[in-house]
Amino acid sequence: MSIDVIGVNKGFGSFQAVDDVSLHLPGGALTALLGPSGSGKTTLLRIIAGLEQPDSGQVLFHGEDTTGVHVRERGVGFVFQHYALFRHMTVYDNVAYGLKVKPRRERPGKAEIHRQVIRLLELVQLDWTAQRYPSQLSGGQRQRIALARALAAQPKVLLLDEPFGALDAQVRAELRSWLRRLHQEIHLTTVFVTHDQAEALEVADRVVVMNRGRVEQEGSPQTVYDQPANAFVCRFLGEVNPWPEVAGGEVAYVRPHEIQLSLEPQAGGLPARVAAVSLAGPSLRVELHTERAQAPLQVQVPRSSAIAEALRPGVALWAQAQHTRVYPDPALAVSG
Ligand SMILES: Nc1ncnc2c1ncn2[C@@H]1O[C@H](COP(=O)(O)OP(=O)(O)OP(=O)(O)O)[C@@H](O)[C@H]1O
Repeated sequence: MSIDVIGVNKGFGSFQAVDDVSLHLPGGALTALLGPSGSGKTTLLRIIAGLEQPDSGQVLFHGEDTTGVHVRERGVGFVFQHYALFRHMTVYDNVAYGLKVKPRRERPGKAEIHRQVIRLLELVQLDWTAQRYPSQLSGGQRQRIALARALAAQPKVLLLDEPFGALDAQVRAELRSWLRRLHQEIHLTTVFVTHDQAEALEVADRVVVMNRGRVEQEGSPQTVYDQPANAFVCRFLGEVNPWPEVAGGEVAYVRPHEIQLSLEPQAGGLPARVAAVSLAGPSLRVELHTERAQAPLQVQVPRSSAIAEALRPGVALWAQAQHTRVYPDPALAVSG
C-alpha cells in the first residue's frame, strides 16, 4: 500500500514541527525517515499513523484520503523504542493478543490463532521462546516479539519508531540485517524512524532526510550518500572534512576515505603533518594538521595501502582530495 503525504504542516504553539512536507512512499518499500533529534520524524510518523492530526495537508493510503479515518481502521502496526510487551503474558500470549483483539467477526478460531502465532514466531525466528515471559528475553528478542505482535493484526502499513534505539551497537547491527531480510520476505510497506545514518543506509530502500521539519532530500541510500543535495545532507550522512580550497560563498567537503596521501609533493595537494594514527578495523585513521584547514583533517587509509607503513606522528606529507562536493555556504543562505 503506497502512502502519500501532501503538504502536511504541524505546529506546537509557535514551533513548526513539520513544515510543508510532501512525500510519496511506494507500496512495499522500506522507507527510513532520517534526521537529527527534533527534526520532526516522530511527529510525521504519528501523523501518518493517525495518532496526530496535521494542521493542514493530507495523508493518502493507496490514493485514498485518510483524514477522518480512525487509527484503528487505518490498518497500521507499530513498534516503538520501548514497546512494552505485556509482562504477565508469555511470548505466545503476547503475539496471540494481536489476533484476539480483532472484532468478533474477523477473529480467527483457536486453532487458526495457534497456527498464526507459531508462523509469526517462526518468522521472527523466536518460536523456541513461546512459553517464556518477556523478562526472560534479551532486549533484541523483545523487539522482535513486539514486531511479531504488530504483524499479528495483519497491518497494511508497519511504522517503526527507533525500534532498536535502546539496544547496544552489536545487537542493533544484527537486528538491522534481520529486519532487512524480514522485509524481503513480507514486503510490507514500512516506515522506519531513525537518527542513525548508518542504520538508514543499511536497512532502507528509500531514505528521507529531514531537518527542522522539512525534507532536505529523498532517494535511494546510494543517491543520498553519493549525491547529497546540499551541505546539510552531506554532513549528516557520514563523516566529512571541510576542504579549504574553495571560492567565497561556497563550502566543500571530502569524506575521510576520499583523501589520498602521498610522501611526494602533489599538484593541488595540501602540505600536511601527521598528528595521530589509530586503528579502525581494516583501516587506519589518520589525523592531519594542515596550515590551511582550521580543523585537523580526518583521513581513512586501508592498512594494506603502500603508504600505511610510513604513517607516524610527525611525518610530513601531501593530502589530495579525490572527490570534493561543493555547496553554497549554508551560513550565508537566506532562510525561508
Ligand atoms: N506534543 C508536543 N507538544 C509540543 N512540542 C512537541 C510535541 N511533540 C513534538 N514536539 C516538538 O516538535 C519537534 C519535533 O519533534 P519530533 O519528536 O517529531 O522530532 P524527532 O525528529 O522525532 O526527534 P527525536 O529523534 O528526538 O525523537 C521537537 O522540537 C519537539 O519538542
